[in-house]
Amino acid sequence: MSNWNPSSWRQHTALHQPVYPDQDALADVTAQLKQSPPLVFAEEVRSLRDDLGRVERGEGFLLQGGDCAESFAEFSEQNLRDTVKVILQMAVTLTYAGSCPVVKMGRVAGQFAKPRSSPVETRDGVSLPSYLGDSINGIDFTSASRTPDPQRMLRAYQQSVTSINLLRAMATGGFASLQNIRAWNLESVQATPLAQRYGAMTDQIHQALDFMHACGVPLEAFSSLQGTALYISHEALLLEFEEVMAREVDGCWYDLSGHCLWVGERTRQPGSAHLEFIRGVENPVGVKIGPTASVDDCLNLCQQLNPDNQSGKLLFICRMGVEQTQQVLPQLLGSVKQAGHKVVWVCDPMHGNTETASSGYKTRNFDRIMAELEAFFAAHREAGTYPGGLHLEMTGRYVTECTGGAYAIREEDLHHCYETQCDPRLNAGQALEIAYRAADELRRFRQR
Ligand SMILES: O=C[C@H](O)[C@H](O)COP(=O)(O)O
Ligand SMILES: C=C(OP(=O)(O)O)C(=O)O
Ligand SMILES: [Mn+2]
Repeated sequence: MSNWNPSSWRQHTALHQPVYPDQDALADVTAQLKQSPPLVFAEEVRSLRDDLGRVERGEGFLLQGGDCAESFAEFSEQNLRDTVKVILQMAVTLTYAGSCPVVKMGRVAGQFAKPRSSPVETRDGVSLPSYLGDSINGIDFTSASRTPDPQRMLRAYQQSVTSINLLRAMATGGFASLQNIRAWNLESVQATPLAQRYGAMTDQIHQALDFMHACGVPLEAFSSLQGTALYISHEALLLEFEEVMAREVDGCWYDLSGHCLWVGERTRQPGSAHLEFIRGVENPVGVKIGPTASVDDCLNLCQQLNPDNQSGKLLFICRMGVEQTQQVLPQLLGSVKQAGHKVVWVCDPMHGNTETASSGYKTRNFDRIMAELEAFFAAHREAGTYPGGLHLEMTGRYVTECTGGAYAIREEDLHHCYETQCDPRLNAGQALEIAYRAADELRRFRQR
């Protein structure tokens, strides 16, 4: 990679970076992190590249989901387990209906830094720096809490280590075995019509497994039935952190803070420090594609981030809102296809559909989310390209942050359990419902 090194981003404009008042403390923390083991391994990153290559060729589907912002306060085994359960349920639903393998990826074990619309927050006439994510400052509205503190990077790193330990155990230690499918049920979804539909599907899968077993097929010999890969990803926003997690393996650089990193809508401008950083790593990398993205933007990103046009290397995560997805996306898809660039196209139907409820809560409506997802599939039908995946802000718990869905959450219900640190997440029931609808779309698409 020409003229690149882990700190070459420093020659470019880096937006949305904290200003640390104590530079010595920052240097001390980054030196400690540089000595610390990586969170993931280069071999795993290469496996993900292969898996995403299959997705790019239309032989699989990506499911990427988790919190908008992970937090120190919400960290618990139960929360992590519930998130994994709902991801497994969603993935098996998509696999079953779409008859294709699903690559599972959490927005987890590193999703701690947030770009904000405004650098300051004002309450009752008092203005303080905005909350920028738990790896940077605290959410409490005090001057001390809102001051960027580099020690938080160490805590985020430690929490990520603990998280990935549990995720690996759940993915490969028996829990994710297909024969265990009923154990993935979540209490919070039991009371919805979805539970019946999920129950019927799990019965059919069990029958199929029993039948194969009776025929003498040694199910325990198939590792893909006994466990799964569960990859981790986050927005590569806090470049001080990402730089020290970049490691050289066999002559190539990897950002080993996660398997996959993406650059957000607010930091993908041409020549940005964030694009400079991720262009040099071997990981699969994503870029958010918002409503103002042009054909030239997309073509330039392909050239810069995937100059060798490798399969499974570059993800475009589209988050345009319903109307722009209908009006603009087909042209982007067609132009990238015509130029011959290999891209995994992913739909993030959350970020283009954020609105403020009359009560002041930031929310998203289930029907709008679904409409963007449908428009995404329609755009690919029109352009003759492949809808490769789904990117969701979601949790395994019953929260009331997005309106609509199976529980018909109304604006006046939002206050019951509104716990997000940043953007509104789908709760487990809403996430599963989206998976069912996406599975229907995927099946229709793949049966054409
Ligand atoms: O997650 C995405 C952004 O960080 C988030 O939507 C910004 O939220 P804000 O508009 O409240 O700053
Ligand atoms: C910051 C995010 O999104 P975007 O860059 O698309 O606004 C996010 O994924 O939380
Ligand atoms: Mn978000």
